[in-house]
Amino acid sequence: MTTTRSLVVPLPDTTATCQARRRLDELVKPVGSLGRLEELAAWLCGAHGTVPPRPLDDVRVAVFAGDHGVSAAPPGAPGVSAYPRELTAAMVRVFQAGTSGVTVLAREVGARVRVLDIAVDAELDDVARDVVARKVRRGSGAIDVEDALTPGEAEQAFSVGRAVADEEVDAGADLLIPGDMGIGNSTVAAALVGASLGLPAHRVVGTGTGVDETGHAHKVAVVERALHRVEGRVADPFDRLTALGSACAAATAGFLVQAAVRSTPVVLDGVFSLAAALVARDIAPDAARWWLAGHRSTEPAQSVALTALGLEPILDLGLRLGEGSGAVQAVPVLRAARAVLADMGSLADLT
Ligand SMILES: O=C(O)c1ccc[n+]([C@@H]2O[C@H](COP(=O)([O-])O)[C@@H](O)[C@H]2O)c1
Ligand SMILES: Cc1cc2nc[nH]c2cc1C
Repeated sequence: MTTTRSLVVPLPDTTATCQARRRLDELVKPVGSLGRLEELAAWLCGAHGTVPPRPLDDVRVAVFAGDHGVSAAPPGAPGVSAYPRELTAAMVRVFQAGTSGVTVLAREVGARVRVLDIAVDAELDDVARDVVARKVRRGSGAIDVEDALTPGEAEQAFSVGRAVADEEVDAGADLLIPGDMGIGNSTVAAALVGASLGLPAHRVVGTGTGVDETGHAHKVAVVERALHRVEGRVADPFDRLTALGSACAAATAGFLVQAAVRSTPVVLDGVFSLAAALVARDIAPDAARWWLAGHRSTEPAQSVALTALGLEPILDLGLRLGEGSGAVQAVPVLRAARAVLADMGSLADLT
């Protein structure tokens, strides 16, 4: 496959991790008393190959925006989302204006946010050229009745995600965060997680933006039909992105893999980024060693994906916004973990 031929994922530096653990035990505190912070500090040392790790000064969020065939419900019929699909395009403008949830939260921690129209079902003539320059297509096929993408579109979107990660790393990123914006994202994410882990629809479908009981039952039926439709032909991760994903899911997977190729740590976000991460791990298994989980979302598919990836989220605040908003809130915790190793004194110096 041309898209993955150049994928060589370096491994984090385990010597630096071990050195960090030894140093943590020498610091002026009871051994292990900083709990999870110590694990995170050692993990960052492995990612940066230094003790202490580098400061996390340059944190960058890439928000992949796009629509889905499953969100195009006829008027009056139950939909998969509590909001209309037009919200995706409207939110791209909000991101651009700098007033989205993730933008405000990112500002608090000094992170940058970039939004990319990968598959929004609108011509966004009024937004900045660099926002729309990577468009792969408008929307996607409705996964309960047809494939989301053509194989070529899945590869193209994966390459776009890789290129975005390259651009952010070349611009100096110390840490990358995948963000998502797309009405219907939680349905597609549930289908990808169900197919990746062999779980039935009712185990992975949640309420997303807040559908009621009827909406939830409709979502479960959509994901059931989608999983049934593709049964036996989505073992390959690119086939899964093609059949059940979207251009944004493929772009996010490419972004996650390329961050690892470039030895750049990633903080995963909500259900869409976790679904993409499961697929990305099947494309490049070692890439998962470069990822942390920022938070636990309320979506069941995000929780089962966290478990499957062996990730313990840093925060658990009942978040369900997506956009990268949970991951950016974990950044101060990571900076605190680094500060421990960089600035604490040693037990040996006690007088
Ligand atoms: O990541 C999450 O935990 C999450 C949970 C529910 C909703 N979202 C956001 O809401 C949108 C998807 O919700 P829905 O109901 O339209 O599938 C999409 O833009 C996501 O970023 C995100
Ligand atoms: C307003 C709004 C903002 C969002 N951000 C991510 N998903 C979203 C869905 C809606 C509806």
